[in-house]
Amino acid sequence: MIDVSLQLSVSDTRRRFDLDVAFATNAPFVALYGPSGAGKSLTLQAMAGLLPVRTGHVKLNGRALLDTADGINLATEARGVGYLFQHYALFPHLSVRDNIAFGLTSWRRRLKAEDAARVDELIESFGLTAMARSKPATLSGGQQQRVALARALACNPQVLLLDEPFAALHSALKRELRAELQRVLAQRGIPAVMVSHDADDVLALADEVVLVEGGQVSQRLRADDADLRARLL
Ligand SMILES: Nc1ncnc2c1ncn2[C@@H]1O[C@H](COP(=O)(O)OP(=O)(O)OP(=O)(O)O)[C@@H](O)[C@H]1O
Repeated sequence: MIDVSLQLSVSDTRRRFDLDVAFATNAPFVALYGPSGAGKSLTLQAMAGLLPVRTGHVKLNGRALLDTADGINLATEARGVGYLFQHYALFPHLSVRDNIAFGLTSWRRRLKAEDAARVDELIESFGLTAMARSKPATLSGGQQQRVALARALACNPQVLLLDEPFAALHSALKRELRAELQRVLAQRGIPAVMVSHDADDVLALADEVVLVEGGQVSQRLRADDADLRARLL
C-alpha cells in the first residue's frame, strides 16, 4: 500500500506553485499523469525526501517515511526508494559500474563484497557487462536508461520512483524497455510510481492512473476502465 498526502509550496522571486496531492493505492504500478507543470515531478521528489513538505505523509506498507503530524521525516537514503531521474542524471565522470554502485559506496569505505556482487548481478541482468568500465557519454540512449534503472535498483528499494523513464527514447526502444521494466518489477516484486505525460507509457504499464492537474489530483482511473484510453488522450 502506498499512501501519500503532500502539501508544499515552491517559489522563487517571481513564481509560486502550491502542491496539494493525496492518493492511497494497492496498485503495483501507479502512473501520475497530467499536463506539463502540473506538479507530477514535485510529488515524486517529495515522496523521495528531496523536497521539504509543509504537511502530509508518505507511507509504504504502513511504514511512515514522512509524517509531519508525528515528526517523522526519514532522510532520502533511509526511505528505501529507488529513483530514476528525468534525463537519467548519470554521473559523466564515473564508469557504468561506479554509477550503478554510487549509492552503495561512500568516501569512507569501499564497496562491501555483497554489494559488489549485487552490482555485478545488475550489470549482467541489464546486458551492460561489455560496457561496465565505459563512461555514460559513450553509451546509447537505451543503454543509459538501463544504467539509470540498475542504479535505482541497486539499493534494493521498497518502491521505485520513475520520472519520465522513456521520454528520451524512440518508440521501438520504448516498447522494448517498457517490457524489460515490467519483467524486472515482477521478478523483484517492487511497486512503482511513474510520472509521465505519455499516454502510451501509461496505457502500457499502469494498473492505476492518478491524474494531476494544477497541483491537485483531479481524477483516479483504473487500467480496466473501459474508456481509459479516451480519457487520457
Ligand atoms: N523552485 C521552484 N520555484 C518556483 N516554481 C517551481 C519550482 N520548482 C518547480 N516549480 C514549478 O512547479 C510546477 C510543477 O513542476 P513539476 O516539475 O512538478 O511539473 P510536472 O508536472 O512534472 O511537469 P513536466 O511534465 O513538464 O515535467 C511548474 O510550473 C514548475 O515551473
